[in-house]
Amino acid sequence: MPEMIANQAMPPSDYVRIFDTTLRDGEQSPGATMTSSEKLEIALALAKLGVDVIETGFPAASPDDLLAVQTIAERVGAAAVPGRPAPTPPIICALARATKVDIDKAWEGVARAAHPRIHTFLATSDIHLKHKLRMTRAEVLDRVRAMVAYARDLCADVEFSPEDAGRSEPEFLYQVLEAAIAAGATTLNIPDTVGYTIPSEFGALIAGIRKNVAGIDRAIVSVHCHNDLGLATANALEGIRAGARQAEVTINGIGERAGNTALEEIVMALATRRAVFGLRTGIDTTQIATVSRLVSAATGFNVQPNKAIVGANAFAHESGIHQDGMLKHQETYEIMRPEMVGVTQTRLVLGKHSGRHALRNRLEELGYHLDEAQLAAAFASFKALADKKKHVTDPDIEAIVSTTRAQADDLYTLDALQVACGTTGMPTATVRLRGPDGALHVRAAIGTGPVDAAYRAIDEIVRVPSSLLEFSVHAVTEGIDALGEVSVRVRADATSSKRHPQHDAAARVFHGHGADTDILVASAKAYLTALNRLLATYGVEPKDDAAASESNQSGHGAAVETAR
Ligand SMILES: CC(=O)SCCNC(=O)CCNC(=O)[C@H](O)C(C)(C)COP(=O)(O)OP(=O)(O)OC[C@H]1O[C@@H](n2cnc3c(N)ncnc32)[C@H](O)[C@@H]1OP(=O)(O)O
Ligand SMILES: CC(C)C(=O)C(=O)O
Ligand SMILES: [Mg+2]
Repeated sequence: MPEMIANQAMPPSDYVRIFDTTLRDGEQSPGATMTSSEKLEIALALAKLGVDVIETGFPAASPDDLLAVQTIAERVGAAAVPGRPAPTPPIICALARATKVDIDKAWEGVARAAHPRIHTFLATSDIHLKHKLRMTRAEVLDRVRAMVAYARDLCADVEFSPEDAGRSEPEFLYQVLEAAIAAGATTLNIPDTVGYTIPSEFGALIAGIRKNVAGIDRAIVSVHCHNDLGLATANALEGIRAGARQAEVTINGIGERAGNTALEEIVMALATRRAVFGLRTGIDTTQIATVSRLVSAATGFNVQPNKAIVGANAFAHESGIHQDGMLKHQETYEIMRPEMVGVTQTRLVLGKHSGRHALRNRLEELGYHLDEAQLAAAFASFKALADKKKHVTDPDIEAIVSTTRAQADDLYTLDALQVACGTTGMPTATVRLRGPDGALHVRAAIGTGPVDAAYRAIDEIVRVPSSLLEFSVHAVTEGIDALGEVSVRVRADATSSKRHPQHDAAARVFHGHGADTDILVASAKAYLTALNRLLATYGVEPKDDAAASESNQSGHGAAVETAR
């Protein structure tokens, strides 16, 4: 378990505080509004995750937001949280504009926490001063002094953010930050509010602040980056390298517009590249996947499959060369163990890019041990299926194996099938089978439906006295590209069983099943499998025409016209 250093005024220099703002900036994502009970559940999970600070909301925004902040302050911030890495509750923070009304509301929200924090902000960029606040720089300086001091009278822990710091003139920014420190701010958070900076600039901004702001050592410098250019994590890491010791982040990177720096990315970058950064956090990384799912469910924001750390594909491998490498040594294609972030295991996804090593591995996991010839046949079927389907699932593989195994001893194999059917005309099937002699046999037949037509055409070639007893079809996988599986039961008729009089009635029934994304192909394969089993028992002796006709009548109903 990592050591928690949540509430020390000045943590050790190698400790990066994780300030989670999923419930405040995260909730500012259009459409991400959460209910009070969802917020409480997430706050409990964040505490268990080991975050140092939870920004719970903006109490001046609405009575419900105030209530959610108060509830979290009491339920999560006032006592030790079960499962939290250390028995200290997290700091509970609320945001406020630089106004007395907002600050009073924020205090009303967090006051009952064991470690409350008021976070107040005021923009410092010329664009914001001129067009939004309509204030002069002098007015901004006065307001910061007055409002930080006002907050500090209420609360010992006050964070100040110069909004849009990334586009602010550095000299003015330094003056504002000095004013905030002098008025009692304990954390100075530097937001790249509109995600404008690039990593070198943001790192230089933090370095400049640490060098030029008088009294900076009395406060913790924090980074708060937005992802408008996809640089939020890179910028935050550069800020940390330049001396910031708090990172403001959200789960899954949600937040205003393109979102904030993702908690999981910062924490795992620091942990995985510890040799580069030499820094640590108090996060129990094994909780990351759970909290990610919780936030996704509460906000209704699905995590993109290729999202770093928490995306469904973050520990999944589809291409054969990667899968082969992974089977030989995990570090060939993974820089983190999935268990470190609470993902049960690496997934080798079987698809069109997979190779034999991965297929054999999955087959063995499923309990199938195929010889080389069977594996080669299964691999060919697997590739054919993968060309039609996005993912080849375990049921698909099982269906392939049973078909492959049956096919190994098959006397007749399906070479081609063509069916014409619909609301007009007569269902007609043309079948081409490879026979025991290695030659191709082609027949066409008309039936009551496409399956009946196909079976009649097969009967015309195989010519073994039999009756179809049962036919059933079901989808073995989900979705429109599902693999369909057909099962049939075929009874050997008297003519064939005469050759083996010892067989009782039950032993004269043969089942077969076939799988394919085309249900008619699956039907033909299933029927052939059953007939092949029958032939393997009774031997190959073509029935005479009379028997064939009799069998067709009893087996499939309507009379047959056979096209040759
Ligand atoms: C970068 C960020 O993430 S900032 C945080 C964003 N979060 C939110 O906005 C929380 C939700 N907001 C709300 O519910 C509402 O905007 C409220 C309740 C806060 C304010 O609502 P209203 O009083 O109706 O004001 P409105 O939102 O329309 O305009 C904002 C006002 O605050 C002013 N203001 C903006 N930032 C600050 C600040 N940091 N300190 C003081 N005043 C500010 C604006 O200049 C504007 O003032 P004006 O009315 O004199 O022109
Ligand atoms: C309120 C501040 C910290 C903010 O969210 C931003 O500037 O992006
Ligand atoms: Mg923000």
